[in-house]
Amino acid sequence: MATDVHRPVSTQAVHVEGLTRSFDGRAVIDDLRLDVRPGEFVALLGRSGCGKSTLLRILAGLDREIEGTVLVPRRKAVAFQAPRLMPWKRVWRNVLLGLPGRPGRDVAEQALKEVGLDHRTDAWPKTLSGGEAQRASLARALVREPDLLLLDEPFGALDALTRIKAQRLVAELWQRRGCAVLLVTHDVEEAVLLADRVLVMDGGVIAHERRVDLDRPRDITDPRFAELRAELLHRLGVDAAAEAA
Ligand SMILES: Nc1ncnc2c1ncn2[C@@H]1O[C@H](COP(=O)(O)OP(=O)(O)OP(=O)(O)O)[C@@H](O)[C@H]1O
Repeated sequence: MATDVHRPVSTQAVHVEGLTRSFDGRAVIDDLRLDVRPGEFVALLGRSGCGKSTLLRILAGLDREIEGTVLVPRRKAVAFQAPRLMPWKRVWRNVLLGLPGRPGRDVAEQALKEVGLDHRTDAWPKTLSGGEAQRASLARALVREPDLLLLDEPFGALDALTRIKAQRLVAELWQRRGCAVLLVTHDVEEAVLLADRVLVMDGGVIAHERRVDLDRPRDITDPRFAELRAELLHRLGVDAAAEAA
């Protein structure tokens, strides 16, 4: 059934064509097409249950029960809403988990430094705050030196202030690393704040896409920011005026 192809591509960071994924005979993803350029930051919005996480898992190579073509770089990494740290391993060992070869502690330390968590290198996961655990999870993604970073609601469980800091961190990391990012989020503002391009998934396909041509760092008080936000909310079937009330 599957014509799953995971191999490096030079022209696109992601190339997906004719992708279909069904559960119990129901196509959640239905002949979907998607391209992401190398170094591009793409945000993926869509109603709950529309298939965003399913698509991300397929791109991560975690779900191969598919039809269609999926081309992604070999070097890819994924971070989920739950940081998924092993409680019996110290932070730095969690960062190196599953890495090929025998990378040393210094490799983990370098990544932890990049996310501002090197002071917790030897900590146990249960002693980390939610924001710290999420940064450890990001460090674990970064040590893989990904050409494609897949983020599934990574800030969803954070309080508002920690979330803003985490968003800034991801923007910084993306600019420094130059990797392509695909961010699944429920937050329209977050999408407009971070992405070069925002996609709206509906009916098993990318139903709408919008380029965000605003200078960085983005100013949420810019009227064009509000316009884009309203347009995307409308696409999601939410009335912006009612939502703001
Ligand atoms: N392993 C599975 N078995 C059966 N159905 C599944 C499985 N995984 C996902 N689904 C179904 O596929 C649909 C899409 O799920 P998915 O998690 O991709 O949605 P989502 O857009 O990420 O939702 P949310 O925004 O709520 O996280 C849902 O109806 C879900 O119940």
